[in-house]
Amino acid sequence: MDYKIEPFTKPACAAIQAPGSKSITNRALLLAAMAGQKIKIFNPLVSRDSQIMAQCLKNLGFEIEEGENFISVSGSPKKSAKLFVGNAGTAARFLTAFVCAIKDGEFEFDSDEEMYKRPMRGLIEALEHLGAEFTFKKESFSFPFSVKTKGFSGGEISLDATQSSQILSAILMSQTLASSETSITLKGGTVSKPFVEMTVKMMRQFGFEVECPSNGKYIVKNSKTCKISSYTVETDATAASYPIALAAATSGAVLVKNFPREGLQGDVGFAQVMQKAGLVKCRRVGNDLLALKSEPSAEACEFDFNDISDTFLTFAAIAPLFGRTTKITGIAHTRKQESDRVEAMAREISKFAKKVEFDEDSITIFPYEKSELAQKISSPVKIETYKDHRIAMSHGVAGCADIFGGGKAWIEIRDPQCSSKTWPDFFKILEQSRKDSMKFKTVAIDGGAAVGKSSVSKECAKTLNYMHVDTGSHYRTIAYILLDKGIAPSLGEDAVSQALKGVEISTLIFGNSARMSVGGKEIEDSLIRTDKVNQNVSLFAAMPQVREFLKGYQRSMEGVAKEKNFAGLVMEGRDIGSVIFPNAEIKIFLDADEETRRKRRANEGISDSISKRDALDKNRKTAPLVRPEGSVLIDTSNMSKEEVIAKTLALIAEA
Ligand SMILES: O=C(O)C1=C[C@@H](OP(=O)(O)O)[C@@H](O)[C@H](O)C1
Ligand SMILES: C=C(OP(=O)(O)O)C(=O)O
Repeated sequence: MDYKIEPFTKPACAAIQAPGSKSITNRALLLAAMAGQKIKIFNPLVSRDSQIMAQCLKNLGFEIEEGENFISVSGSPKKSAKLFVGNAGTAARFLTAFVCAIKDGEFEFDSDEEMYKRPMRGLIEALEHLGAEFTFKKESFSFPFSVKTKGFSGGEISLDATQSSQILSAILMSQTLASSETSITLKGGTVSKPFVEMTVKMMRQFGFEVECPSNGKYIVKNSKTCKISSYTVETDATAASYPIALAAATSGAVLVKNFPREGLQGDVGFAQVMQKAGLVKCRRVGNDLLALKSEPSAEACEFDFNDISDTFLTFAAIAPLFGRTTKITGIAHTRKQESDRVEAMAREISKFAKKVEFDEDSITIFPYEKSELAQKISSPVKIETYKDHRIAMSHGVAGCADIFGGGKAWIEIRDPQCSSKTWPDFFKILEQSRKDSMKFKTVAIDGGAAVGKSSVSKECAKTLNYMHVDTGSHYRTIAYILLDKGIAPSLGEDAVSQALKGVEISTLIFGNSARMSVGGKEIEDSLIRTDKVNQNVSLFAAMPQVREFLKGYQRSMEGVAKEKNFAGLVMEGRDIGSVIFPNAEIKIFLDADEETRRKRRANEGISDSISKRDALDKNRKTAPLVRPEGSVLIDTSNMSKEEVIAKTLALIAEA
C-alpha cells in the first residue's frame, strides 16, 4: 500500500508522545529473564521488535504477562526451543548469546530474510570460542542456524564488534550468567558506542556487575543477584527525532512529551545536532522538550553521526528542504542494518534533491534552491522503503513540508506499515498532529503591568503564525484620543460616553500584530506610551462604557485572524480569559513579584507605580484584573523570557 503524506499548511503546533525505547525495552526483557525473579517492566515499547523478543522468551519457557502499559517476565529457560527473531537486531544478537549460557541446550534460530545478511560473525566466533556449537542452514555465520550450548565458564574473549555494537552488548549481558568472571577485549573498536554504554548502565541498574577499566576492555562478574523488581522504560530518543524534525520541516513548534534526560540513550544528542545545524531551537519544559523552528544559515553543514546513526536518516530526509548542502559521515555500519541505509537513502532522497553523492561511510545531499524546489520535483515522489521503518518515518516527516503551498501532497510512502518495527502508529500520530496543528486556537494571556505579557505574546504569535492583539494598547489608544479631545477621566463617565460616540475604530495589520486604528489612522506607539497616558489609562479602563465600547471590537478579532489566514489568535490584556474569551482554548495568567516588575518597568524607562496600577486594575468594578477560571498561572519572577515563552508555547502545543 502507498500512503500519501498530507503536508502541514500551518506551522506544526502539536504535542507528540513517542513510544518507549526499543533498545531499553529489549534489554530490560533480557535482563529480566536473567534476574531469577519476577520483574515488571513499565512503559515498554509495544512493536514488532519488542513482541519478537517477548515471544522468544515465551518460547524459551519464561512466563510473560502483558498488561496496561507493563510487561512482566518470570521463570527460567528450557533446554530447547525454536526462536524466530524477525529483523530485530537486538533480539537476534542478545538471544543468540543468551541461550549459549544454558547448559546442554539445543536451540533453533530463524529470522526474516533481511536478517540473514546482517553481521553475526563476530558474535558467533566469540560464542564458539566459549564452547557453543553452531550449525548453519544457509550461509556460515548467518541465520538460520541451530546451536548446541554448554553454558559459560568465564575466561578471556577477544571480540570483533566492528560491524555492530549489539555484538558487544550481547556478550556483556550474557556473561553475567557465566560461572566465573569474563574478560572481554575488543578487536578494532565498535560503532554506535552510546548503545554499549546503555548496556553497561542498564546491567548496573539491574544489579549486575560490569567494569570498563580501559577503552576496549570489559570485565563481567558472575553476579547472581538482581537489585530491582520493576523497571521503567524511557521514551525512545531515536523515535523522538521525528517530532523534532517535524518542527523544522513545518517551521512550527512540537512538544516532544517525556523527552529522556541525558544518560541512557545517546540519541538524545540528535536534538543538539539539529540545534547546531540551526534547524530548530530546543527548550526543556519540565519533562518535555519543545522543538521550535529556527532560521538555518545558507552555509553547507557536515556532521558525524556514528554515535547516533539511527537518526541520520531523519536528518538526511529533511535536508533537501533547506537549500544548503548537508554531509553526513560515520555511517558505513548502517549499510548492514534493516537495509543498506546509505545507498537506499541516497536513492530515495535523490528523487527530491538536485544531487546526492555517497561513499562507503558518508552521504552528501545537494538540494535545489529553496525557491525552486517545488518546480524541480515531479509530484508525487514515490518513496521505496526497503522494509526499513526509518526510511518510511523519516520521509514521512519530510513530506509534511508544504513545498507546493496549499497542502498539495508530494510524498508517497510505499509500505508505511514497516514502521511497526518500532512505532506501529507513527503515521496515525503524524496525521493527528497535522489535524491538531490546523485547529484555530485562541490564546488568552492576562496579567498586571510588567509581568512580561507583551514580549511573550508577540514571540508566541510569531513562532506559530498567530495574530497578536495587545488589548492594553486599545485602552491606551482610547485614553490618548480622549485626552487629545480634552476629556479627562475626572469629567466623568457621561462625558466619556459622549466622546466615544464620535470615535471610529478599525484594524491595521503589521506582520503578526493587529493594531487598532482610529479614523483609519495608525496611532503611533510613542503617542500612547507617554507619562500622561500612563497616569490616566487605568482610570479610563475602569469605566464600564470604555470596556463595553472595546468588548465587541476585541471579540471580533477572532474573525479577523481567521479571515487573514492566521493559524490562531494570541490576545493579551487584563480580562481576556475572564470576560472577552472565557472559552479560549488556552488561558494563561502571568504574574511576578512587585520588585521584579518594578525593575522590568524601569529598564523600559517607565516609572509608573506598579502597586497603584495593580490596585486600580484589581479593584475596578467592571472586568477587574483577576486570575481567570481555568487559567494556568505562570509566575515569571525567576524565569527568563525564553523560559516563559517556551512554557507558553508548550501549553499552546498541548491544548
Ligand atoms: O544496541 C542497540 O539497542 C542498538 C544498537 C545500534 O545497532 P548497531 O550497533 O548495529 O549500529 C542501533 O543501530 C540499533 O538500532 C539499536
Ligand atoms: C538498526 C536498527 O534496528 P536493529 O535493532 O534491528 O539493529 C534500527 O532500529 O534502526
